[in-house]
Amino acid sequence: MSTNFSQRSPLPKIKDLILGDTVGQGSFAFVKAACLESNPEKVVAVKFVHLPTCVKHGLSEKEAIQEVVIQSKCSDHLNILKVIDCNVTKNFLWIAMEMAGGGDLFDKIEPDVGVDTEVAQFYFKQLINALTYLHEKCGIAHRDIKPENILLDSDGNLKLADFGLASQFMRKDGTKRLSSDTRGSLPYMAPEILHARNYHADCTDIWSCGVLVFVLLTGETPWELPSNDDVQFREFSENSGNIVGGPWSKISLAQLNLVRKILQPDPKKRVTLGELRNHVWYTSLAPFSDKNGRCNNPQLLSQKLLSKLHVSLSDDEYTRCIKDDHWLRKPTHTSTQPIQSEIADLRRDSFGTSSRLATQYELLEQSNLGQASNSDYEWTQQVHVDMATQQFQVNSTPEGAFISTSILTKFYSLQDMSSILPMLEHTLRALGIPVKIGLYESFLELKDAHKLEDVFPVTIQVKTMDRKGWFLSGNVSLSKAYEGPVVISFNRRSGDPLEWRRLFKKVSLLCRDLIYVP
Ligand SMILES: Nc1ncnc2c1ncn2[C@@H]1O[C@H](COP(=O)(O)OP(=O)(O)OP(=O)(O)O)[C@@H](O)[C@H]1O
Repeated sequence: MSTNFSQRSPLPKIKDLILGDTVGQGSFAFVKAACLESNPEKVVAVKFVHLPTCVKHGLSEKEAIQEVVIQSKCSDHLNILKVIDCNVTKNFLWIAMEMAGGGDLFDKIEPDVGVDTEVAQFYFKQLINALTYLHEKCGIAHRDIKPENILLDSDGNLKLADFGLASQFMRKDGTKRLSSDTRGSLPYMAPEILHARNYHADCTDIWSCGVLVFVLLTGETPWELPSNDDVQFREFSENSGNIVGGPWSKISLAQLNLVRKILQPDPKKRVTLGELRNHVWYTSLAPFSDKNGRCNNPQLLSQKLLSKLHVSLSDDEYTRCIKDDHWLRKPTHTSTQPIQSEIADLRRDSFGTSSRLATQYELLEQSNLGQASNSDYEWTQQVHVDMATQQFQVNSTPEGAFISTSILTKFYSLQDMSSILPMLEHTLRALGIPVKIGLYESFLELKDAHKLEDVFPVTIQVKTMDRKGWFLSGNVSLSKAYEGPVVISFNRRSGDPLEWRRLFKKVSLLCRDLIYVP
């Protein structure tokens, strides 16, 4: 799969829009910030879906376009990512959308811990609002509800995205069409999708919503697939949902009751959206939300989000990590995607597609530090208010943090590349990730070849298996932040985001001497 679609095919020009920095990348597409020529204050996001890559992976152009058509039909709700315009050019389908200035929800879930209960309740309520609109007003089922498909706006409001699997289940005459295909992401998939001849797609969204609540409350999925072949699912169904051990023990009784009503394997007995809207978890309000469920205190929400995100760099944790061979254990499941055998080298990322550094400038604006004249002062202040820096601090009371598109799986380093690259190389290899020997030498060669003092950003591709044996891929991008530190960001491309953060935490701990912690 191409690292930089734009390196292969030049980007189309879009009338009235000025393209800016890249804010995200997926398997088939990358997303850039853009502003209106007539009004530079108006920022939108433009997704460039690389059609040849879609076709190469079995997704026809028509299917790619269908996704936008269906999303445009239901773009009139606070909690659904709005499509503004779209068009098809030679190699790209571009989609101008509202900018989700708060980044990805998955990035803010602490593995094995989850998010603060009030935050979970807030997103549960917003998701139910999105589904109510989608099912009851538009007759559309999303069919792929999971944290990877949920973005946040800059106030922290939920934006349901990625309508690639969505379908119209309601006919114009109000009757329901049954589905029979096997679509979705296994851990979030309702059991009837695997086991019944046909099923109601809207009911399967409710099930996925239950799994999502479980993930928000515990930081792990309840099972890998909803089938008796899966030990956890079998235990759950044999006990009619009455299990209390393992991750279930992290859920309080009140929410356990709700999760069990949603995760009802028999779709006829599963709670309905109407019933969910009467549940106390829906009717009560989080302290940072107004009566319609919209966030009215982003500062408090970001503090609550950050309160659960922590990367320990302690000696105890370090020793435990060195002894733990989880990543090298034999997988229990086999991924459908084979691991590619190539060994990752260091590459120059001339389009900056993997770096989200630019969004750091939001920090400057939002923290009102723009007038500082001393550049050292500037970067330290900016780095200090970054949620990513704060997650390394012990006993920190998060202050001044805010929700931004900038990812949290990153750290800053004041060390030289001659220290950073060998340590990263050693750590990645120790975790079983194939990396070419001599990354620092490659860096020097790149500098020579480009006859440039500064070849940033550079990236290292990461392809590995997580501890459950599923394929996990992304890159580690190294950029120079302002005039100060190097920022090392871990950008997930595919695989379980919780596992990606686990990998990031492990690399951070093993490279703890590199990390700048104020
Ligand atoms: N409207 C938006 N505003 C801000 N960031 C966005 C927006 N849409 C997408 N992104 C960012 O871009 C990333 C990739 O986008 P997306 O997941 O839609 O790509 P994709 O190729 O369709 O993904 P997949 O790999 O799931 O098929 C997202 O994870 C998110 O970080």
